[in-house]
Amino acid sequence: MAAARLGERLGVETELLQLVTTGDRQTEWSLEKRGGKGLFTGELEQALLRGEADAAVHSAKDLPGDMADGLAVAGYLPREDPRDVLVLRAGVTEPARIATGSPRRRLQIGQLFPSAAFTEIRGNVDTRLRKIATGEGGADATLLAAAGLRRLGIGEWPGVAFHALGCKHMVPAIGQAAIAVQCRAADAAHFAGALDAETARRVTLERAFQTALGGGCHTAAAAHATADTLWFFHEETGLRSLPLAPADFEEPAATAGRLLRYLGVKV
Ligand SMILES: NCc1[nH]cc(CCC(=O)O)c1CC(=O)O
Repeated sequence: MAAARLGERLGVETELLQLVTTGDRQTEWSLEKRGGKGLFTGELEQALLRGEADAAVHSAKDLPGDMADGLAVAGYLPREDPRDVLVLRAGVTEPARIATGSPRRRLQIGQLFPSAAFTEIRGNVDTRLRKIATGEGGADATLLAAAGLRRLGIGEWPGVAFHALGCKHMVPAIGQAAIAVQCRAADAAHFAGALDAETARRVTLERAFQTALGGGCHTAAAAHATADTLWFFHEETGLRSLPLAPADFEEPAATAGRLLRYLGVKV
């Protein structure tokens, strides 16, 4: 997807270099316990720095806020559906056990289902859906990104029901549903013109919150920018929405600092 867009807009031939990252390989690790930070990005960054690749494609959500020296995010593909999807075993309306390793999802879904207990299942998306459908994972619900399901072409699954959750109930992770193109810093301007400016504007603002808060994608904080609204979730504030003016996107770091102070979040 990214290669097609870059190739077409820059008028170049692209060649795909497929790399398997530690995060891909260690499907049994609990991301929460091992620390998910950089697990999906490290090997790709090394390939850029060694000159073996010119561009690396990541889920923006998995991209740590602080980046290796000499690398930059050139921009993003147009963002897909940013919502999380609640996956419920068919017939279940009040899940008793919800599988998620994400504190962000756990705290927010806990507001909707206060009596639910939490567990983790890992494995690829097919495995997780199958485990929810059959109950073999010990959970009757899980949460997955709509964008991930869509990219896999999964619109339905036997034995489960999908419920996409709006921002009023579940603020998506910083960068969720955006695909980032990372490159050597000197090449960033070259690639930027081929990418989606509006997605960059919004995700750059979200990432300024990540930088200010100092957490990776496995902390409970969430920020999601639309054209005129910032959706925010943090343990200390709960779920909040704040209006955004066009000028707020021009100075992302200043905006994040000001809004966090306004919300009373300690940084
Ligand atoms: N946490 C892992 C992760 N990182 C990116 C996606 C896919 C969706 C996206 O691009 O945001 C997912 C899966 C998920 O959270 O369900």
